[in-house]
Parts: sequence; C-alpha cells; structure tokens
Amino acid sequence: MTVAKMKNIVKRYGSHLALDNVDLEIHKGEIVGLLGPNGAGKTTLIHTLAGLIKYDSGSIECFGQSHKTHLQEIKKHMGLVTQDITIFEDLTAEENLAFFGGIYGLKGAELKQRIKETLEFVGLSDQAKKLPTKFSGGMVRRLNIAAALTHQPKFMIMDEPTVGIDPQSRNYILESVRKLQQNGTTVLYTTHYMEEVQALASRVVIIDQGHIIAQGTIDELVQRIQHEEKIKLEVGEASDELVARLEKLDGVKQVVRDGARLQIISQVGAGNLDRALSIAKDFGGVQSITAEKPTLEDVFLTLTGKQLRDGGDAS
Ligand SMILES: Nc1ncnc2c1ncn2[C@@H]1O[C@H](COP(=O)(O)OP(=O)(O)OP(=O)(O)O)[C@@H](O)[C@H]1O
Repeated sequence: MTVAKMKNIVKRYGSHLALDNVDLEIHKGEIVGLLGPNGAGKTTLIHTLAGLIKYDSGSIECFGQSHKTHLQEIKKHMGLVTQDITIFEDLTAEENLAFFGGIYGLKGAELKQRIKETLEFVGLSDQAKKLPTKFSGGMVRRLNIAAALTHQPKFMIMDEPTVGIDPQSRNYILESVRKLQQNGTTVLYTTHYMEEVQALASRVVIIDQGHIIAQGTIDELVQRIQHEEKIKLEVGEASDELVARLEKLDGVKQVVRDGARLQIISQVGAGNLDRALSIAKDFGGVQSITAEKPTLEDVFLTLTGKQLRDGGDAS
C-alpha cells in the first residue's frame, strides 16, 4: 500500500530550482532513508511532503488522498520531526506533549494516556515534570521526537533527528525508529550519517541538486557500482597536480582528496592500483595504498561526486 506519492514535483525559491520533477513513492511499513549532500533539497522535499511549504507544480497524494483537497485530513496522520527543535523551553516535558497532542484534537483521559505512553517510548517518563532547560541535548532531541509522536501518526517524517547528540541518545533514537516500524508506522528519515541508513533503512533514496538520482535497497545500490573499486592512497603531498594526473587515468571516475588521503573510484580491472602507486611515488612517496570493494558511501560519492559529510568523515 502506498503511503505517500509525489509526482513531478517542482519547487522554486525565486529563480533557484530546489526540486526538479521529483517522483517518489513510499510504501506502508518502510523506513526510507533520504540521503543527499548539503543543499540537495532534502528539507525542501520533506517540508513539501508535510504540507509546510507550497510547491509550484506536480501532485502529492498521502494515504490515497490528494494534498490539494485533503491536506488537513492528511496532516492528522503525519508526524514531522524538524531539524530545528520545536519544543517550548518554559513548558515541562508533559506540558509540551499536552500542547502538541492538543493541536491534533486529543484531550482528557486519552491525551493523558498518550502523553504517558509517548514519554515512555522515548525514555523520558521520569522527566515528565521537568523543564527541557534541565535536559541534555539528547534528551531535548528525544522530547522533540515525542512531540511529533503524541498523536500516533501513521507516517513519521524525520529530518536529521540525531544531529549533535551523544552516542547513547542516538542509539536510543535509532532503536525507537525501529520500534515505530515494528508498530506499523512508515518512516521517512534524512541523515548525514551513512551508518544510520545502513542500520535502519529498508530503502535508500539519493537526491542531488533537486533530482532523485538513485533509489533502491542498499544491496541494489551497491550492485550498481560493483564494476568499480575504491583505491585508498595516503601520500606525502596530495597536490593539485597529483589529483589531476590521477583523474586522467583511463577508468578513473572520481578522485577525492582529504588532507594527505586520496580516494580513487576506478573501474575494476583497469590496473589503476599499480598506476596510481607509480604516479604517487613522484609526489613525496606513498604511506599506504589499498583497494576495497565499494560501499554505500561510495555509491553516494560516485553518483553525487561529493562525500556525505564535509571533511570526509563519513564513517
Ligand atoms: N527559503 C528559502 N529561500 C531560498 N532558497 C532556499 C530556501 N530554502 C532552501 N533554499 C535553497 O534550496 C536548496 C535546497 O535546500 P534544502 O534546505 O532543501 O537542502 P538540504 O538537502 O536539506 O540541505 P542540508 O543538508 O544542508 O540541510 C539550497 O540551495 C538552499 O540554499
């Protein structure tokens, strides 16, 4: 069953084309990982789907109903966890959830019960009466998620819910997302952390410059580049000239520099390991060289030409 369907969605900010004919279908029970470099259009896509911003053309259906005619009804069954924290600092954890539950028409005993269950779900039951100003960053993030969950949405949209938090809270959130899926909730999840996608996603969608450039299971995406290998090279001096010479080798698709480390995506069997080694010897020597099978990170790199996070630490 289709939970959400975007067809030929175009969204412009002035003259900037942020979504360029996006087609996306999300099925019941999936966790879809939405990946893209900075500025690719992830937040725009999510906010469009959640009905927060208007699109210029195309159509969106959620739960079989059109955004154009049934947006208010659709919103009742959606939860949106935004990148920015939306909870109120001067309300306690349970007052925050009462506010957000109230927006969705919950009241009385039902609201109380939902608040209790939701705080339990995110592991904040013992913090119900406390103000978020007393919380750690991870606890604030968990309350931010709880605020989008109190009304038990069928479709949960999460925009980088683990940014800037400690590993323990992060694991807690990942575990909660898995539990949501087990309870039948469909999830669309954006992140810059490849390992989160690998741990959670049933399907991955890669977006770049407003286009969806690939989608499929992790295995399907890795299959697409199985004819490629990744050569990792550490050199004395990773100069522009060295990069240019490596880029000119037959079969080389990408050369990415991170300090003295270089990653070369090359066609398997092109013999570029030996060639790279001999070229690099002219540039201050080689500290190490290895060839590896590509990972999802490399799929991303090959398709977008960029690493998932700035600074090359995409572990
Ligand atoms: N309100 C706005 N007005 C003008 N341009 C915008 C606006 N919001 C986003 N953009 C531009 O649209 C493009 C897509 O932005 P968006 O925030 O959707 O990307 P993103 O993939 O979520 O990026 P990030 O990973 O950095 O959060 C970017 O070039 C951005 O600068």
